[in-house]
Amino acid sequence: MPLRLQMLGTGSAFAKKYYNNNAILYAEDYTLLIDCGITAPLSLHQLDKSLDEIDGILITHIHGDHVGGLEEFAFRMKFIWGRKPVLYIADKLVHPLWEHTLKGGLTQEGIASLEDAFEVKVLSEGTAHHLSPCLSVELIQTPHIPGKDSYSLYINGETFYSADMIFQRDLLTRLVEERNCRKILHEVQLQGPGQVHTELKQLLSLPAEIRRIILLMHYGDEMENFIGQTEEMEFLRQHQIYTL
Ligand SMILES: O=c1ccn([C@@H]2O[C@@H]3COP(=O)(O)O[C@H]3[C@H]2O)c(=O)[nH]1
Ligand SMILES: [Zn+2]
Ligand SMILES: [Zn+2]
Repeated sequence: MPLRLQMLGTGSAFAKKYYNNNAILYAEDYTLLIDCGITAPLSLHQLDKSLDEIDGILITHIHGDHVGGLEEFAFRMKFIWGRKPVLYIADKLVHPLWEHTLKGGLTQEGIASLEDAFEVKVLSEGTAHHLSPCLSVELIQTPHIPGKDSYSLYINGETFYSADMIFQRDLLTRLVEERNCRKILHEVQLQGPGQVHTELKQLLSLPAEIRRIILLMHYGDEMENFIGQTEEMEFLRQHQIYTL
């Protein structure tokens, strides 16, 4: 059965209309939350999804629009469901996620580390990890903020899910030409210089055969003004279910 994708939000960090760019990935035997930003708990509530329906959470990097909902997620799982959420995380993000983001809010009797709050599954970069028989994820480190580790995802050996990232033409070309990539879910910055993101005009400079498999996400509130200006690339929409 093909994977399905439902975005909890599709907005950039400062967007107010589209919520944080977080996704639910449905495999036949596994439901994965990709990133859990500030608006993720509200969006799950609006979908009438119980946190217990999420089998695991994977985070791409440490910015509020990608991890800002983890404290609420962990507390609700502990006090309502009596268990820890499964958290997939790159080895290099374990320390900063706890020390720089979650420690202040989650620390109390019985919670003194990331492992006390989550069932932590550390992922190494560059190899496909099977989260279940029907779902594999490879972390690909991609540049975003200097000095800050950030990971894009290669899912089931055919779908690329970009983290927030600076444009990587060679990576996208290699994935399509050498690694059988069939779908690219890509962040986009519609206006202004893309110092830490990928500009629309950079994605437009890709050949049509790559543009054809790109869906756009992590966009600003001005998105409606860009409809019809993205060639073959369509904007992902919040809560719509896509078959990948
Ligand atoms: O050097 C920097 C660092 C950050 N920022 C902004 O802060 C936001 C943080 O979340 P984000 O990664 O989704 O988007 C980022 C940008 O909008 C920036 O413009 N330049
Ligand atoms: Zn972001
Ligand atoms: Zn970011």
